[in-house]
Amino acid sequence: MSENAQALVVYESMFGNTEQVAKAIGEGLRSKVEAEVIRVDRAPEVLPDSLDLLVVGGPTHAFSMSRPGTRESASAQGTVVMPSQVGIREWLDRLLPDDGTAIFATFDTRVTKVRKLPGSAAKAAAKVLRRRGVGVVAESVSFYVEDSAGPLSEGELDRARAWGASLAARFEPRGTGSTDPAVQPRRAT
Ligand SMILES: Cc1cc2nc3c(=O)[nH]c(=O)nc-3n(C[C@H](O)[C@H](O)[C@H](O)COP(=O)(O)O)c2cc1C
Repeated sequence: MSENAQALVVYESMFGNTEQVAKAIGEGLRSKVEAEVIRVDRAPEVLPDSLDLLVVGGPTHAFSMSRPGTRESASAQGTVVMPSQVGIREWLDRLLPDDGTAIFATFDTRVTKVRKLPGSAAKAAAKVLRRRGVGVVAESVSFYVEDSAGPLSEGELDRARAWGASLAARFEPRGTGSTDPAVQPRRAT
């Protein structure tokens, strides 16, 4: 078995900005844990037994997670990087209530001009996870784009890498450090 904690980043992205953020989070995570980054339409519906951290993210559409209609609307606006059938909302709906994953974190992308408005896909995803009574839902973070199709605002990829690294820092290599179950890889034997 691997010595390191295992993380999975599942993302949705229409115009490619959230995809870039997800990959940067993955880079940050890999400073301390093993991390895979998977697009939501290719993500497993049953999470691997060995998973310690699940990070889920997508674009904010209509103040929340996207829906089929908002993804179709995005597809009508320009070139998109994934099909519109499945988003993180639908994927989270199918997750088992307690799959044993220790920690969850959510992120989204939003337009910087309206950052004072409350709607956030990350917060909506965290709410779903909390309601399902899964493990610890750690954080929800927004990353910003200049306009609907992008680009990402300056410094956001660095911030995403740093956030990934900060999530990874909660995990000690197996068999060392903290005995707090919230920061230990779940399956240490
Ligand atoms: C149908 C639709 C609705 C949107 N609603 C919001 C919104 O409520 N708040 C916001 O900040 N951005 C909104 N946006 C902008 C998206 O957040 C932006 O397109 C997204 O962050 C870009 O990420 P992506 O390239 O990964 O798709 C919306 C975009 C679309 C297409």
